[in-house]
Amino acid sequence: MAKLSIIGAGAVGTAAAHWAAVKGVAEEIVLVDVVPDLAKGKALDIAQSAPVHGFSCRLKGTEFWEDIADSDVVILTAGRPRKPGMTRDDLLKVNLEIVRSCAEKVRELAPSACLIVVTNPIDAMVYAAYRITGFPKNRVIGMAGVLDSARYRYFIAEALGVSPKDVQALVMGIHGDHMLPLVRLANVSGIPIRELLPEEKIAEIVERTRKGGGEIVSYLKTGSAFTTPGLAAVEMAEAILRDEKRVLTCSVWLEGEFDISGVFLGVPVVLGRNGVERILTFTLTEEEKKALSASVEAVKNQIALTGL
Ligand SMILES: NC(=O)c1ccc[n+]([C@@H]2O[C@H](COP(=O)([O-])OP(=O)(O)OC[C@H]3O[C@@H](n4cnc5c(N)ncnc54)[C@H](O)[C@@H]3O)[C@@H](O)[C@H]2O)c1
Ligand SMILES: O=C(O)C[C@H](O)C(=O)O
Repeated sequence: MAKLSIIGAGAVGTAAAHWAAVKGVAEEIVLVDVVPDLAKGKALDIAQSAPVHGFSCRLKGTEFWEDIADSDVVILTAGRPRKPGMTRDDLLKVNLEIVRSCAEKVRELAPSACLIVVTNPIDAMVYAAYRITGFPKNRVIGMAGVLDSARYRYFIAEALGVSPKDVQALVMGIHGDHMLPLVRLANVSGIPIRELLPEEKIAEIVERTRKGGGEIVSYLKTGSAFTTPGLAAVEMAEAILRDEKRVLTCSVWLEGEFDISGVFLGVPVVLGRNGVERILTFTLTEEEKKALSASVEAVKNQIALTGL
């Protein structure tokens, strides 16, 4: 019986629990938060949609860490979101301590789990979780590429007036201003977007994708995006729990792939039962390599600030 635990019953954690229940990715879903009764209330609310929607998993909200014991997958969303005027890097110090305490619990109670980290700044927080849990690199995975690629795909579809389902595109690199939405490989049912859109429009979409999180923060004022981030994390969890071998862009530990080492960075990987089963490398152009190296520098600076 598959068990999924979600740490943090805030906006992203609640969305993830909801999507996970609706998609039926695990028989048992646990939502945990340090605030007494918060997760209990959120889980009960989601559970009460079961008769209407028609799902039947067991859903539990709790403040007791023991409830995450023996999870197959843990999604870590605990931590502060940014507000207008802040960068994700501004969250590093406060969220590092939260990630530290949660990762210690995961190490103790769910030592065989695959850990999906969502907390920002993601590429540094997933590094911290990797160091603190001591889990092998295939079982500590950052969520950002699925979200950034979804935004990129959506903006392309919107510009062309076509179904987002038919747009394939990926965003590599850091989850930040230096991310790399790949234009060369973006396509609509196999047709390169450069054949369909003028360069100025493509440049506008790339820039909007890079700033996609900030755009939503500027509208929400009190926090950041949560619906698609929750779904993106669940898509990764589902790929692992169902051993789907999905190809998704995730922030993973690199040891020479794309000539990059010693950082977590968004690259396409195969996700299955063992977590990251393979990193899919391919030849980048000189321009793409340059853009990716800006991501590497930015993540290295973040990692240095963790002191780990
Ligand atoms: N990687 C991404 O693409 C991405 C996308 C969206 C949000 N995020 C990040 O996800 C994080 C959560 O965002 P949110 O909007 O859900 O925030 P939120 O404030 O709504 O929820 C965070 C929750 O974490 C809980 N929490 C704090 N410390 C905890 C601990 N030690 N143990 C358990 N729970 C704890 C809080 O009580 C709160 O309920 C933020 O850091 C945000 O920046 C990342
Ligand atoms: O932008 C944020 O701070 C939240 C998240 O990283 C996002 O991209 O929506």
